[in-house]
Amino acid sequence: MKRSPETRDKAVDPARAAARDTLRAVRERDAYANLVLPKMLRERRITGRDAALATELTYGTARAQGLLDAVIVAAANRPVDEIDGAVLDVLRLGAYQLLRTRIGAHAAVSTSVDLIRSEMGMGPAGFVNAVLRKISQRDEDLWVDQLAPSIADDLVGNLAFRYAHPRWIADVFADALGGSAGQLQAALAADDERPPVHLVARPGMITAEELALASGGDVGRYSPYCVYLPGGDPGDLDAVRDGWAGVQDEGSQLVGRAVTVADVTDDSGRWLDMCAGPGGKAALVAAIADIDGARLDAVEVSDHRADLIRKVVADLPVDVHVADARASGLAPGYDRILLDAPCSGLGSLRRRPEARWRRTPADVAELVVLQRELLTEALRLLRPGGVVVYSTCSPHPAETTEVIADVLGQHPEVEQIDARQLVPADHLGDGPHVQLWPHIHGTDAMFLAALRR
Ligand SMILES: C[S@@+](CC[C@H](N)C(=O)[O-])C[C@H]1O[C@@H](n2cnc3c(N)ncnc32)[C@H](O)[C@@H]1O
Repeated sequence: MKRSPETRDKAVDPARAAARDTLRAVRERDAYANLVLPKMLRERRITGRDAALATELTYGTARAQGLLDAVIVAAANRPVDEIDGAVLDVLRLGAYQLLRTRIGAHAAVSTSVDLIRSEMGMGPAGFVNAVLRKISQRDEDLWVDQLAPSIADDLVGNLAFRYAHPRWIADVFADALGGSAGQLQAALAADDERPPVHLVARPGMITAEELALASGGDVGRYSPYCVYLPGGDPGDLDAVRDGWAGVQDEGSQLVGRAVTVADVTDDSGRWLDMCAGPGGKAALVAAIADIDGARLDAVEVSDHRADLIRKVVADLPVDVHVADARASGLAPGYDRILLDAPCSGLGSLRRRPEARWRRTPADVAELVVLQRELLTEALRLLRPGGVVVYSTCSPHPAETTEVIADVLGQHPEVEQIDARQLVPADHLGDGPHVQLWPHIHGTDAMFLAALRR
């Protein structure tokens, strides 16, 4: 029997309790860990080292779920769907600590047992104790050697297991990387790590050097606006609170910048961001538009996300339109269009801990249709000589190169230009598109292609 929160043992560790409750929200109501946890930490006044521990345990457990479940199934000798959900959350949390942290086995097991005993009593606590003790008898490598497909028979399956990715996503990465096993291993390993926080210094408001000084960070490798934050809560920085800076992956910054630096003769200053919510790229593009004397139309289909854009572009030359970008009613003739298309997000899995276990190949099939329709409309809205930058935070060829090839095939008047000229980074491959990678560039796996009419 589950006890109510009021009757729970007050002695349970608050950091682990927050991690458990977040994992439960993710499992039961499809919540997003990175939205639930920060709010919970604030409400429960969990700060400092406890907050850091709760964050590490929650995101790490969510990211590694498939690997942890395979180990739990082997140790418990029963399938996951025969384990009570609340017990499973605590087993995952305990297994993560045992396999992937330096927390001692005794602490990992006893705090997990406390968590479950306070809610569900002695019986389930005994089960958790037995399973976690069994897991603690081997380290991660030994479990992987025992449970993963063999390297000789199924290299991709082995790497997918080892770096906690669903098999189909490892196949997509392998495909996008052109079949190199070394590259695949590096990509999956980088995607399995806690990602660094990147800040964007919005041009005309603060420079990257000033932001680096104010935040104790380092200026980015590629984006002239990027700062790598070494730690701490970005929301504590004055520059972020004042809207001069924001949290934004360096790859996203490079995409936003690319649309502003493409060669467009006689730019009349009509710029469009077709899928703008929540406004990260719109804020960067609009800050540059402000300097260049241009104006940005930002289209977004969701009311809530349009509100988020309005907040982040206040005081910048932007008109926000709530509309389906395939039929927005805006007049053609844009000089520059950013189409940051809705996508599977397979390129930013490291920043969305549970996402890899939720996505399915069917999501991709649906999105591809929308992406083609949006790109077709982008070309209709573009003036001759203007440039569309098409981007996704996904390296999935179906969402990237295949969308471009398909739409180009239907528009002989459109040429693909070399996007490498628009991105100040190295290791950009053969072009004409750009595919960034966490293991090569330290960015999310953003894709961009540039088309001119
Ligand atoms: C990848 S996100 C854009 C991220 C954004 N550019 C940023 O940097 O913050 C895609 C956005 O497109 C929106 N969207 C989806 N379908 C749309 C449509 N048909 N028309 C306009 N926006 C759409 C989604 O709601 C989502 O906010």
